[in-house]
Amino acid sequence: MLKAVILIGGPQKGTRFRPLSFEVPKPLFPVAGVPMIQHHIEACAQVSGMQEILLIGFYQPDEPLIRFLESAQQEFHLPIRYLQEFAPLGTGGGLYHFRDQILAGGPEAFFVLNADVCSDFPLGAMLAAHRRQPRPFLLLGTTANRTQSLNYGCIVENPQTHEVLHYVEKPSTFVSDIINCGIYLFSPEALKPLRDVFQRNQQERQLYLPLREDTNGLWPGAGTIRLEQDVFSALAGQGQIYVHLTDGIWSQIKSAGSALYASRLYLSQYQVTHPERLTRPASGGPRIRGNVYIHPTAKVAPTAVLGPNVSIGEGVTVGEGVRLRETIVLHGATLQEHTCVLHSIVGWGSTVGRWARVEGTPNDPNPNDPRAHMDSESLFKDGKLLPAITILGCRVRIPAEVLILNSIVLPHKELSRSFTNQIIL
Ligand SMILES: Nc1nc2c(ncn2[C@@H]2O[C@H](COP(=O)(O)OP(=O)(O)O[C@H]3O[C@H](CO)[C@@H](O)[C@H](O)[C@@H]3O)[C@@H](O)[C@H]2O)c(=O)[nH]1
Repeated sequence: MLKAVILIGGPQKGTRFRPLSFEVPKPLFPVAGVPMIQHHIEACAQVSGMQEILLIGFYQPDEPLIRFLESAQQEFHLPIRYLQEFAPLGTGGGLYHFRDQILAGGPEAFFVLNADVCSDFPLGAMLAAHRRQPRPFLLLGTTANRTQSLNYGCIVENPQTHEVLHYVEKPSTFVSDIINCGIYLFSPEALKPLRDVFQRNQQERQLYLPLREDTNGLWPGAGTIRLEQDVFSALAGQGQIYVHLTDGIWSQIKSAGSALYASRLYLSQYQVTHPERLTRPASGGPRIRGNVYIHPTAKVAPTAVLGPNVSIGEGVTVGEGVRLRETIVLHGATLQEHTCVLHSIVGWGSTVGRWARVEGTPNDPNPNDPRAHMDSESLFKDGKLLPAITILGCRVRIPAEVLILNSIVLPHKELSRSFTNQIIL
């Protein structure tokens, strides 16, 4: 019997996702037409023997989360429960705090998945590797180029045995081009080292807390465990941690720009996994270029031209002659006739007036470097907004015949003219 835990974090972690995270928790943001973590749940549900999926985070269990859990349980015929941490406990603290729930029923092993990654989740292959040689910790690893590897957990392996010999979280100089994907398979013994860290933290807290600064913004001593530093770095080279390498699709989803890129990866994967989710060109329907998802309730005019990499949400209206490329349109938005929207995200219930052009600048990984990933973008450089995708927050109104370029428009704004390279507050 197997279980899976998805680490969904909490509200203050989604800052690079603003203004989109104002409306729904980041893990529920639609990527390729379905909530980000539905991709994780689908992958887990396909593993035979999967008994339960636990979401661990520090979000208040609000209505969208509850509704998502109910519909996912029905769809996947699996118990899917949300366990709320009393405070941010780090990537390992929640696993230890909820250990009884995770181990209830005696699972042979459990997957642990970061919510903010996009992947083809090779869980079956990881399980096969685990069954060949059970170990407490199996990490999924992929390659990155030297510069970008510094943004991730870096793994030095023994190439014959795949034992992790050395692990450094986000090093300041090059350590290895194998990076941690944030996708793990743990055996029940993995909780023992977590208990050791917990106990050590408690002792240290009693001794040193009055002297120590909390540098992480986490509540110190309250069971905070950083899986990466406290466990992987500490246990590397002791025969407990192994890496399973993949060359399948993988990307982090930290910002709106990376959600658009992840959407492209998942849409291309749908060719194999969910062909029914891709819109096929049909006579009398809109012109479709490449991979496009259209929610069944959306109304799309037959003269619209969509794709590649377009996802259209529930109840969206797309008028005559609209052109959409590399864009996510969220539910209830209206794109009036002849609008052109490229490299953008159009927020819930927004309206783009006739002949308006909404355009962003993509920040995709270097296509000539097979090991390149999305750069972890910062919005500003030298006090200036960097060109990036355009994001319209929810219920924004763009008038007819204007240009909105490389801009972020906060929710409920009613614009009256064109804007370029601006955050419109
Ligand atoms: N439940 C819970 N989840 C958390 C907490 N803190 C973070 N998470 C979740 O844990 C995941 C990792 O979060 P970060 O702390 O933001 O780490 P990171 O910068 O994404 O780096 C991690 O992932 C990389 C791969 O994407 C790894 O390369 C890296 O080593 C590390 O594991 C995210 O899904 C986040 O929601 C917490 O206190 N509680």
